[in-house]
Amino acid sequence: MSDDSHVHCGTSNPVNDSAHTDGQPDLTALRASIAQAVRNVKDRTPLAQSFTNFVTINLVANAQLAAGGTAAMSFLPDDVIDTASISGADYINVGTLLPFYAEALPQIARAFHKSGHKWVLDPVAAGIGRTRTEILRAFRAAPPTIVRGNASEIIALTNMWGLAAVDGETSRPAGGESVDEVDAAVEPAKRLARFLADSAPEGKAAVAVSGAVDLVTDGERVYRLPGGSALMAKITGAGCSLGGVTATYLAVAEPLTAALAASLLYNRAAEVAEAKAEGPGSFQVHLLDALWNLTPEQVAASEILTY
Ligand SMILES: Nc1ncnc2c1ncn2[C@@H]1O[C@H](COP(=O)(O)OP(=O)(O)O)[C@@H](O)[C@H]1O
Ligand SMILES: Cc1ncsc1CCOP(=O)(O)O
Ligand SMILES: [Mg+2]
Repeated sequence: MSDDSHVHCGTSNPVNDSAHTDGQPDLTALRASIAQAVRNVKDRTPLAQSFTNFVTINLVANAQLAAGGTAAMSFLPDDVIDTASISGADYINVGTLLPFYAEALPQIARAFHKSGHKWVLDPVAAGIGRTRTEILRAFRAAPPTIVRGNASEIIALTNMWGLAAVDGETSRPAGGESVDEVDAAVEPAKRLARFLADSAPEGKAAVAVSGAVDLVTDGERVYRLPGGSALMAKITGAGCSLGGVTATYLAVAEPLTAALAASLLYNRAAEVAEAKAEGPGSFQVHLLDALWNLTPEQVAASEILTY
């Protein structure tokens, strides 16, 4: 195990774990399920298949492998649909689109919906472009199990699916970068998660909003996950690979646990990597090493805020 002196975790969190006596929930069971998810991935090397963008496809695969999973990338609907029978969960990322995706992606989503196959959507740059909007709108009828994106993407998707509050929250990212704070996406994320859960075969879903402090919700409970590193924004694919690793955990765990485990693993790994890196290049190398070296206990002991 590498030096983890910069990892913000311990055996307990005094603010939250002892606080259930004065109104905060007891996170013991949740931490146990997070640790189990991290352990299960390391023990079982589950396959999570990806249909993802060309820019970051290599980092997505390497991050899934470093977390302990197995990767398979494809852009052929028949390939993706067939492989779903042996893939624990799938990952779809709309970062770089080609014209044929407008037919292929909704076809794949419908097949997943029909078979009850779990999948994670990263709605990269949601709100930008006619083809992307057409594809993301089509997913409403065959929704993912988890949506993972930055705040602007979550707000834009919620809007696009007609789930915004009466006044509507309108936003769209600058390219793939968020122009909104994570807190602006709390209510959209909750509404989106409830919609996903209502569509899910087992009634369970989650939304993960990334940023300086990440947010994960199942539509009822909201968890804030502090930490990580600002250097994450200086490598391409931090968010995309987080989506891929979320699918890896979804292969072995229920959606809320999977989303929490992946986001916490990323925050801890980013802290380890920042302490060792000399810049973005070595940061990415150390990030992959830390994804590999962090233990289930270290991930599960992370700070989790429930207010
Ligand atoms: N300022 C920051 N401080 C700490 N962690 C960050 C920061 N910005 C992004 N991250 C982390 O980087 C990863 C990707 O998040 P983000 O940059 O929001 O995604 P995207 O690249 O899709 O916009 C997440 O693990 C998130 O916690
Ligand atoms: C730069 C870029 N352009 C299209 S997709 C993509 C990667 C976005 O990756 P992330 O959202 O993880 O930073
Ligand atoms: Mg992104």
